[in-house]
Amino acid sequence: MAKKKSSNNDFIMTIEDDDQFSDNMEEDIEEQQEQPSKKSKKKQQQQPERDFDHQFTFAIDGGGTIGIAKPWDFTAARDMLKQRAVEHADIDDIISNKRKQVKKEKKMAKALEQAQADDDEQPDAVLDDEDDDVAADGFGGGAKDTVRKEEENEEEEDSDDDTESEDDGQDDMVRGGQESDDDVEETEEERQRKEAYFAPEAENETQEHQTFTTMNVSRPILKGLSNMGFIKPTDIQSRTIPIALLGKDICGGAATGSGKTAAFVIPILERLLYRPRQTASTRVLILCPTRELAAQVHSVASKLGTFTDITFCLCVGGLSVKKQEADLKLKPDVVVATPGRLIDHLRNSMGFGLDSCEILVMDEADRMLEDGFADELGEVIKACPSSRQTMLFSATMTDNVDQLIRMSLRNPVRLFIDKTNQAASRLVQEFVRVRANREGDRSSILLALCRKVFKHNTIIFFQSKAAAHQMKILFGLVGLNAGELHGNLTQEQRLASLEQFRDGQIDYLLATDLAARGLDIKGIDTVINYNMPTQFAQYLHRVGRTARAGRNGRSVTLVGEQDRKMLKMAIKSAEKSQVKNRLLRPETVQKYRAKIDSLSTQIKEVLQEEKEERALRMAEMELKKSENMLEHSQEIYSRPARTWFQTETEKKAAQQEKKPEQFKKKKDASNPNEVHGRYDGLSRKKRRRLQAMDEDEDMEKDARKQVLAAKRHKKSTKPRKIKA
Ligand SMILES: Nc1ncnc2c1ncn2[C@@H]1O[C@H](COP(=O)(O)OP(=O)(O)OP(=O)(O)O)[C@@H](O)[C@H]1O
Repeated sequence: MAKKKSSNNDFIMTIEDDDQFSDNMEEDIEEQQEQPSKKSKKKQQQQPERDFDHQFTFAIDGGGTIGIAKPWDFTAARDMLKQRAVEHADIDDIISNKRKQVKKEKKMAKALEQAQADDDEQPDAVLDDEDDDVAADGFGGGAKDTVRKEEENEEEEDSDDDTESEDDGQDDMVRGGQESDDDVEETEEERQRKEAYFAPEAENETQEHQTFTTMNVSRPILKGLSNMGFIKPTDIQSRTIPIALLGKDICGGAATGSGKTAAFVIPILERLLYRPRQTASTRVLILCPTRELAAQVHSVASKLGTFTDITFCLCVGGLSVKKQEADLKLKPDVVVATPGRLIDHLRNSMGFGLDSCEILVMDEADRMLEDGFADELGEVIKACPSSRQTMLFSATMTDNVDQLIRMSLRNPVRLFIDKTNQAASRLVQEFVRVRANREGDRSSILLALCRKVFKHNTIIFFQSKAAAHQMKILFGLVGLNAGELHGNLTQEQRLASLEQFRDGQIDYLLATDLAARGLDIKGIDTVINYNMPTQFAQYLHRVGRTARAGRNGRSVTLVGEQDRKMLKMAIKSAEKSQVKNRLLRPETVQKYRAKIDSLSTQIKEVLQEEKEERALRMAEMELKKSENMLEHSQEIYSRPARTWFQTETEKKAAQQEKKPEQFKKKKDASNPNEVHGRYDGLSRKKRRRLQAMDEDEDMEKDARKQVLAAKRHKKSTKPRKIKA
């Protein structure tokens, strides 16, 4: 067995800078990373010593021991979930029914063939769950000659199986049209500006701390740390905590999974232990770019603060505003929020403000400084006192003075651990070449990788919500256990997917960049990039979902011709021995393409059924809403109207304004009288909501008219009083 493994290793090769993807490379698929079967995995989970992490070793990049307690959960978020109005058939039900149907058809076809006694004919492999033939068809076998022959006969690309429409570009976090990060030489002028802006280098230096005890951390927090299994501080923690305790502004950068969350949470808790307790007030605000990340940070902070009297509140979109309003009224010490919902509360929740905010933290700060968040951030900063302490953190932290000035930092201390813009040291980065004329093979490559090599604990990133969803259907139809995570799901579905993935109930999480930053899911072995992201920082965050806290991990990226620049950056920033080229045999890819082609009708049918189901659900929801409006109209209309910082249209207009001239949407010059409709420029979701509200209002008016008409009618039929 061991021998076999070592021979397979030969097929994974280190990419040299000058030999990337040479054209005559043989193609095969590597099996060395055989993952444990589900059965043995389950068995392992049942063993009492599961709490011990046998993989653990101290890493140079600051990994420590892994906590015994579950590091985080969605308890707070789940408590705030809104009631779902109407139950509906799940996409999993639709896929499962379709799968049963396909299996039945396949069985019938087989029976028919047998009846015809056509022994030589191979049955069409529509669904092949066991997939034994994949193993037999030469994964890992020497395929040099065959490949060469095949390459000579290579047919013209047929991209008809390319079901992945990557062009909707609607993702919350997917941004187009931006320049990819590049090595930009720092000018002397910029260097001098930085010198003047940041605190002197001498202030960055702190004594080396081997334990938390030497850092003046109080007992209740030490207890919280030990409860989480944190014994030794990671590098970013031992550098940050002493400086943050002094109240200085910090601009911190360290690799993904190196413990930045605790690096800012510990000094916050420590400082809060000494707060005056006469009157409650919100003293700390932690901002995160996504709801799930905020929920995670909230959970980690609450767990670290278990043995203190510090109170926490989670304020993110998608969860009940009312519950959050009630929590904010109690003036929690720490608020963890996403910017949009926080501003909503600042504007509309009576009595909530940030006047007493003493510490502002921005997790994934470089993301928050980008367009889309910048205006909201300005609004939040305006609401905080200027005397506050500000701390910014990210694995791809910028030290660009122009960007940081917007945060009104005061002489921040720059704490960058090792080289920034580098992946975790224990990450093996693999790349699979997708030739220019074979872009349509991406799905087949992915399916081959997942069926044969990466069988569990794998997160797969897609460029669009539609692509992630279509892959979910395809995975379901071939019997792969997958969940999705993107902005088209309800908050409840988003939380459920993450929990199922965390608990090993699903093997694959099909996600957009919504899950790229900050999420810390223990045990992710592999990250697959279906597409190379357009920004290098984004690549680092995605692959950073694995190889965390001193663990090993692997990323596999499908690289097209257009991604050469990004590939070069990845290779340049990594240790040579950590970069590999993964090869797949063309016949394997072809086999999976045939499989996908054979399922194209079923995929369309599932999508159609889902569409019909959604339409039905919408109709039911609207009916329910109208009933509610009629029943509770007085109460609804008596509520004070909520105000918004920016409507979706204003937000878009602001973004448009900031775009370079060539990317701006042009007005139709031939039509000077162009008039904007009420729903113009709104997202589909907003438009539907607005339309529904308008319809509700119309119905309400109609109902009122009817009541008035009935009253008038009653009055007119009353016998008139007889005058005396
Ligand atoms: N001192 C420590 N000892 C052991 N484990 C730790 C320690 N500090 C943090 N960890 C663990 O390391 C993992 C990564 O931590 P965290 O999520 O804070 O990383 P991060 O640097 O914020 O990553 P990202 O850049 O992806 O957001 C978590 O599972 C956390 O529990």
